[in-house]
Amino acid sequence: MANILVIDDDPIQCRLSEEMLKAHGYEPIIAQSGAEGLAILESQNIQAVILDLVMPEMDGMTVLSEMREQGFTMPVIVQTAHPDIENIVSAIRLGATDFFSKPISQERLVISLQNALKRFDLENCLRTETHRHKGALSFKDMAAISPAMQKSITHGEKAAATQIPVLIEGEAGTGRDMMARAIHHHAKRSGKPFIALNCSTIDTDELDEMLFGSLESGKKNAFEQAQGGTLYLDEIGALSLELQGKLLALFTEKKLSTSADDFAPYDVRLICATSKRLLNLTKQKHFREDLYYRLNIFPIYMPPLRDRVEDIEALANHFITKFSVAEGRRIEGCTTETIDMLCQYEWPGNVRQLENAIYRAILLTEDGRLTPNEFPQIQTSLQGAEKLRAALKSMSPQVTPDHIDAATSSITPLKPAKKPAKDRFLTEEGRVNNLAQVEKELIEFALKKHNGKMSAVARALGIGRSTLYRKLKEYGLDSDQSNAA
Ligand SMILES: Nc1ncnc2c1ncn2[C@@H]1O[C@H](COP(=O)(O)OP(=O)(O)OP(=O)(O)O)[C@@H](O)[C@H]1O
Repeated sequence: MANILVIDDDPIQCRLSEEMLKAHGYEPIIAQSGAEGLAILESQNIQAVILDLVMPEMDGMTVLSEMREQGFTMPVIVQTAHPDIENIVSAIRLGATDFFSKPISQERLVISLQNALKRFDLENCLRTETHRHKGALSFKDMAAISPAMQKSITHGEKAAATQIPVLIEGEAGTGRDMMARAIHHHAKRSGKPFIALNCSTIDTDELDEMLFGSLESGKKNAFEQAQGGTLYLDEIGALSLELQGKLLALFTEKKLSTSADDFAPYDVRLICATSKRLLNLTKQKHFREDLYYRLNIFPIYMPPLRDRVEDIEALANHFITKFSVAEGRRIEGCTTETIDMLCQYEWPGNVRQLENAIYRAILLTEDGRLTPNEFPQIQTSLQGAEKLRAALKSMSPQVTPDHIDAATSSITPLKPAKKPAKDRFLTEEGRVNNLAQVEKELIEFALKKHNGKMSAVARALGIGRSTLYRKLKEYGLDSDQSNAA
């Protein structure tokens, strides 16, 4: 469900837009001044803006230029009661998508919004795919709405500003490769080679030759190929102890034995990824501790998709746009029921599995919206998981992940049954509780039940995410949620 920000000082117009947006399945967020609108853009994930031009203090044109200056590129539909050609031209120059004079036909506004969102999705998808082909994937190409992924991206940006080795921890399919490429692209080494090798899929002798070269082959080894750029070693935990020794020697000597039987200083930034926690491998003596400390200077954790359901809709839309363009199909998106189902699934194969599921669904469906029927495997698996959950009732509750080996298991056990709760409608003295207190307790209960996952909480309570955030603030519950995934 797209979040649409309405910035307008007229409360009646706000109310009209709010109702129209709700009726068409959008999540309206209202700001009654330019400053409030800009603050919401900073703190919430907004897909499009409906902006009034004539407002006291900060007018719409100033808001629009401020938005562009701050790098907000989402579509903006401008409306005003006093249209004049100069204003229209200036707004269009600042990238306004469409222009309406009041009173506005709500039907036309909805069509304009739908088109603007579709075009924006397409532009984003085209940009990402162009970047991918040019080998210039950036952090902006990563769909990341959840606080957990935004944290990983912030870490990625910090890593890109340095030259130190990076260790990306995360399950397969979480986007580790994408993260490594984005770090390379944003670092000084951008434009230089990015060489990727997977240590778990290449046998040891071949990997030895690819990494460190051999005189017989005369081919450039991976370090030589990556000279000046980045070498990305996926599944570094699978490297044999012998090759770990060679890698460590390279770190120590800072010199590279080249294919020409010579030694040359190397200038390669190393980014490694692992789906197993390396510290555990060192304890089991499968990974050299000295090498571990060389590699684990800047760790970045990529959370599994099941721990960031907020990203599922954005990722699904991204893949729908990508594959419908590739297949020449007209797919509008997913039904709400489908998104709910996708959010319930555990995604053991993470984003890659979601990408494949969407591709398959696009091949199965007639044009229109994807329904749960286009995801038969997910449907079957969800039914099976229900049964398993019932059987796992007695298991201990899950923990919050700090590292990949502590991420939630793919089958979430039910929490042990609790004692019956006290009557929430009565105070200790037996008087009827006031409404706000009951609402606060219900929100606290839902937050606990859904482990602070905002989309799930909002859905369970039957309210929009913006309403939920407002209520959290109102009841002083927002500070507790800063770590919520
Ligand atoms: N945040 C994201 N936004 C858009 N696409 C993503 C995102 N994360 C992953 N993908 C896509 O999902 C697929 C898997 O991502 P990626 O290859 O980076 O994962 P990985 O962790 O390296 O796993 P693997 O080793 O299986 O490739 C790729 O097609 C990638 O483009």
